[in-house]
Amino acid sequence: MTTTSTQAPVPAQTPDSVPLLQASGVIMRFGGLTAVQNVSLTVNSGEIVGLIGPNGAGKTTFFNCLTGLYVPTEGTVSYRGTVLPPKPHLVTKAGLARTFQNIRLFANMTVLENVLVGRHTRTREGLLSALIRGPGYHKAEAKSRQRAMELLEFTGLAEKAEHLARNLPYGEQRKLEIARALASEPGLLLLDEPTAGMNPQETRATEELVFAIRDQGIAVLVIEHDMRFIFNLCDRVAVLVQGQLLVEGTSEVVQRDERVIAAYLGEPIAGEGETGEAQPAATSAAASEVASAAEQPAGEQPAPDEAAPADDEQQENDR
Ligand SMILES: Nc1ncnc2c1ncn2[C@@H]1O[C@H](COP(=O)(O)OP(=O)(O)OP(=O)(O)O)[C@@H](O)[C@H]1O
Repeated sequence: MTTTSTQAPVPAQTPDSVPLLQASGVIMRFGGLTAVQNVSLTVNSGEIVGLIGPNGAGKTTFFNCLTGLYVPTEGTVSYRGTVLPPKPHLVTKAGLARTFQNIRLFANMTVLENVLVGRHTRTREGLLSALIRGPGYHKAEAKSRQRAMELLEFTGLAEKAEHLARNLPYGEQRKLEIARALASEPGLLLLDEPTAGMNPQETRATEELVFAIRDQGIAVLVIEHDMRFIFNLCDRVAVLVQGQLLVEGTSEVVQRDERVIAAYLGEPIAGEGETGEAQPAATSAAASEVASAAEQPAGEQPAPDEAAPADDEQQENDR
């Protein structure tokens, strides 16, 4: 795998960094439930931004609004200054790629074929060309295969190119999802719980992979429950609670924010508008992760030593 070693994040905004993704006043209602409440978020080029929050906070729903799976009830989502159409394939074409909380591979296709599927938004060959299979088609196919193999090298899966996706271990299936997303040549990659169910070594490898992706010039927005992963990785972290953006700042600031710790611990959030009502608690694992991460001196995050919460604690919400 072509990766950099795990390192301190680069500054969030370098002089030549520009806004890539701009979500403005996004609201998503499902009947009487407001899952996302007026959330605005910007991701700049060169950044790795984390999106965290308790179960049911609205993180995946927000991702779905960003990637065209849901049409937000209100608000706009722009990429490089252009409002994105709420159609997933057009969003991908514009430069956003994503992975899903619940792995979505073509199980009976090979690893290479899965990555080739991810390239379809970047190939011009149409149905007629595919039927005729002339020189243009063969040239385009050869180029796609070469790029797909490069991505498999990059993610450490090249030796398994001809394996069926369903035969890969779980951690490698997640990597393959990332390789397939990268095949659309995105400027921004959205990862929904990329380390869920991974062991500590796989989590560390994923961390290095994300740094390497950023080093390739691709910005990353990542949802994750593993707080050590998030705080070690991200230049900036946004915290959603009950669909609202509670706090946004650098990892150092967010992990010490009492409101964040309170939200994860299920204690009342102090400050304006306080009602004294308890906030929804995250899993106790997430709570202790925040607390223990907050106790670490800046720049001395421990290696991850716990897997993310079990999948059965997560909701099937990539609908
Ligand atoms: N398609 C849908 N229809 C109705 N309600 C939905 C739908 N998708 C999500 N919700 C609800 O919206 C709220 C936010 O869910 P969401 O999955 O976005 O949270 P999350 O922060 O991603 O949670 P988790 O960390 O458990 O994945 C929940 O109450 C959920 O039940």
